[in-house]
Amino acid sequence: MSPTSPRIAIVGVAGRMGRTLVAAVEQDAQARLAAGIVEPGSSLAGADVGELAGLGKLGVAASDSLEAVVDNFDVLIDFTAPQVTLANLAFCAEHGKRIVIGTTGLSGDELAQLDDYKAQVPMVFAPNMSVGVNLTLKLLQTAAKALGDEGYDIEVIEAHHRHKVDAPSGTALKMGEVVAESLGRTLKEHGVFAREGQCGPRSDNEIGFATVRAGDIVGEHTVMFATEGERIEITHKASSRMTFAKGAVRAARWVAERSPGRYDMQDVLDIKG
Ligand SMILES: NC(=O)C1=CN([C@@H]2O[C@H](COP(=O)(O)OP(=O)(O)OC[C@H]3O[C@@H](n4cnc5c(N)ncnc54)[C@H](OP(=O)(O)O)[C@@H]3O)[C@@H](O)[C@H]2O)C=CC1
Ligand SMILES: O=C(O)C1=N[C@H](C(=O)O)C[C@H](O)C1
Repeated sequence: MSPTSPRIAIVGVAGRMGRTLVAAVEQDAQARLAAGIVEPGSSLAGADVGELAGLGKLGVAASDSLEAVVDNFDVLIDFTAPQVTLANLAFCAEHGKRIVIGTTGLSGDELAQLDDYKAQVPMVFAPNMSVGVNLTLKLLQTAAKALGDEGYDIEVIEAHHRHKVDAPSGTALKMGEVVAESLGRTLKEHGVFAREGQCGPRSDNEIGFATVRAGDIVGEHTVMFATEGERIEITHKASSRMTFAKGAVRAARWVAERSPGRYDMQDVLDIKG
């Protein structure tokens, strides 16, 4: 590890992604694990973050206060919950820190609040940090442009573990947005998020969403383009949270060298456009 590698703090370090992020930072020769933050008042404060992650002692004690570790880190990685993330973003603005945000389930208003900080904070925000999903977004652009106005019905289907609290997933919404934008549609007007009872036949331009929550599914997304006689399905299946965590650490290294702005994973991977 180089002494110039960014010092990384992980907030929500005891969570599913937090624990995986500890392992991902440890595996990355160009990143340094500097701090782990748990909820204020958590009984896990003081525990070794390596032990929380099942890796054995790493010599970094979990803190229940971001203020207490403010001098220890350069980039914060946040996979928590919308209001927690917004508070941490304000903290980063106040203290000259950078941030990688993986939290999903932000409302339209909360998403707009991210922009309030883009002149001050270098931030990467993406509902899915895996290379595969971000490449899939490119494939969806191409598919939507070729098929969407040719009588193909578009549906987005996602499946996640039983603990997930938001629906549809941030990734499903992003996939829907990419498809809608490619076709000059909007999810506000054309998104259909529930069908029940006598709901009638589908309309031509709607983009439907369906959600599965079950067991330990890490994250699966399919966008279906279906017409008379054929169906194309573009699917991404994550089988380990490490794919998201590695992407987030890559984003942390990238954003450590950027000017203030709101970036996404396509910027990090240099596949925008
Ligand atoms: N962008 C991406 O690639 C991905 C995004 N996600 C998103 O990441 C988020 C987290 O997912 P997941 O890890 O499964 O969820 P978890 O519930 O397992 O983890 C969230 C963690 O945040 C902690 N937390 C809550 N409030 C605070 C606080 N004020 N300070 C510090 N820690 C806090 C929770 O603690 P406690 O348990 O004590 O409440 C919990 O440990 C979700 O929005 C999910 O959709 C997930 C995977 C990939
Ligand atoms: O909560 C999860 O687990 C995941 N959430 C993200 C989302 O909402 O898209 C990304 C990934 O699919 C896992």
